Amino acid sequence: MLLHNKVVIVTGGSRGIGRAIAVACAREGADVALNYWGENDASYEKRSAVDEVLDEIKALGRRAIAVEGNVAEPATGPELVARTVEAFGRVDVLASNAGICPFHAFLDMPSAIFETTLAVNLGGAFYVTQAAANQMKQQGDGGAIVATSSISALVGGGMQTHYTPTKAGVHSLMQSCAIALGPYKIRCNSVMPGTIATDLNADDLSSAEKKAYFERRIPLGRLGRPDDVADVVVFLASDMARYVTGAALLVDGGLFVNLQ
Ligand SMILES: NC(=O)C1=CN([C@@H]2O[C@H](COP(=O)(O)OP(=O)(O)OC[C@H]3O[C@@H](n4cnc5c(N)ncnc54)[C@H](O)[C@@H]3O)[C@@H](O)[C@H]2O)C=CC1
Ligand SMILES: C[C@H](O)[C@@H]1OC(=O)[C@H](O)[C@@H]1O
Repeated sequence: MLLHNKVVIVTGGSRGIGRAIAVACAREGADVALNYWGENDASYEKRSAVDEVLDEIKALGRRAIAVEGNVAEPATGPELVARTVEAFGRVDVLASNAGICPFHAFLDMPSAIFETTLAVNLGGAFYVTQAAANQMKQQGDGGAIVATSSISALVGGGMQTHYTPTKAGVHSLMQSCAIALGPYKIRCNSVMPGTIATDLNADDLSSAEKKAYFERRIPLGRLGRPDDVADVVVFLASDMARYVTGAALLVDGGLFVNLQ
């Protein structure tokens, strides 16, 4: 098992890529603390998605807790770490994954959408990484941080002008943290998913034409699945990647390199 008896925190762990990361880590022997936010939307049964992940992890024989909190709030990271230590005694791995992508045109972008996207995606990654790193430093035996950046750190999107800079920022954050935290044996890397079918882009991909367009552009011929990303996160979190820090790994079926 790649993460036997490790303690993993996953932000945005209730759905999509984060949920797959949480379950994949548990399958590899980890106990998991998952963070989530905004599941009280009218279209969701409060906590039902969260309860499902907790049950799935427990069925794998591992322990799991859920901690609600908006990662954009500076206090959420420290609270999440404190609750994890209270439950499991330590933190070995952070998967900083929570993010939003409310598609919107640039010229009339409301400042609130820009500011919220920045605060959740980049601010959230910063504060939670800082809190987890302080705990790992105190433990004294290193750790691994894997952030969910995106192919969008490298290429643009006309309806994502507020989003792509946050993903470039997350990539850059991991690079700088790799330097700042290397002396404490804390490795920092990011994954760059391509187009992964989740709630985040369900509306965008609801058009059969758009979905077919992506499938044509992706050399491996299909959209990504959350577990495609989760398995790479497990690798980067594990000792298999013991000499990997400051790296970013595209998980996109070849989409990025496909010019024509
Ligand atoms: N779906 C895709 O094609 C891609 C997604 N990504 C990134 O992957 C990450 C996860 O995305 P998906 O799984 O697709 O999204 P999703 O919408 O399926 O899940 C989002 C998760 O984040 C949580 N969340 C949302 N706002 C939060 C906040 N303020 N504080 C704490 N938790 C919050 C939700 O509770 C949920 O667990 C995001 O950072 C996204 O930018 C990157 C590249 C591609
Ligand atoms: C939400 C998008 O469909 C998704 O998120 C990203 O980061 C990439 O831009 C993907 O296409």
